[in-house]
Amino acid sequence: MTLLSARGLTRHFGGLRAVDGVDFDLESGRIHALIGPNGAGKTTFVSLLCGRIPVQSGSITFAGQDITRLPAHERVARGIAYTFQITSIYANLSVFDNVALPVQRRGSRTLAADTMAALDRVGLAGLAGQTAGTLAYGHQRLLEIAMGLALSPRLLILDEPTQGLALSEIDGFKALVRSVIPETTVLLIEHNMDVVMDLAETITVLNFGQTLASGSPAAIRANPAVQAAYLGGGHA
Ligand SMILES: Nc1ncnc2c1ncn2[C@@H]1O[C@H](COP(=O)(O)OP(=O)(O)OP(=O)(O)O)[C@@H](O)[C@H]1O
Repeated sequence: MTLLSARGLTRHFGGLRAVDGVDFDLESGRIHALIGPNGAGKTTFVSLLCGRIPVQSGSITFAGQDITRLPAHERVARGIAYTFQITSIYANLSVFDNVALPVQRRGSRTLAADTMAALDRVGLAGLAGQTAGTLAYGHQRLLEIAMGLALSPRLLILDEPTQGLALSEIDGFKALVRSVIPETTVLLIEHNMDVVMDLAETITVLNFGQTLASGSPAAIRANPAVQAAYLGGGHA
């Protein structure tokens, strides 16, 4: 079943075609990775999906309903949670309180237990009492994921979640992502190709604001256009 579809999604910044007529389908219960060279338009694209940036043209359907013009908070209410490269944790609150807020918003009656369960899930239960702003960057990212998961979202969008994580923490992150499906569908922007190839069931490659290819990890790896874009883009 398709959870989210975008058709002709477009966002230009002046003359720069950051996202330029992208068609995209996200299957429910899957892990879908979005990759592409720096500046390809990945963050802009997911910002359009969650409503952080208004769409210029095109449409977005989520769970069968048109959400193209909905404000971001209404998309969250419909089950779209996200984390971005710049974290939006409450730096002066404790780790516990950061997660307690979305747990409360969900209407939980067992606030403390649910909050600790969400923290435990991302491996931060031991740091519950710490002030969030004093966490290492990678742990702030994990805290944001816990905040997102505390909403029990239908879709979780993660923008470069492994950035700042130690190698030893990446296995835990992969296990975490696997543990949320199929209840939560995951859309992942990721530069670490080992993580992408290991986790994703479908990969979409953006380049210059357009879809270069979409398919299974094996098909993407074998795609000559993708290989050329990465060689040209300088990293993979
Ligand atoms: N608010 C903005 N105003 C002007 N240009 C922007 C804005 N946001 C993004 N851009 C430009 O749009 C293009 C796409 O940027 P975007 O951040 O979406 O790419 P990306 O694929 O996520 O890159 P990266 O992998 O480096 O994060 C870039 O050229 C970027 O400089």
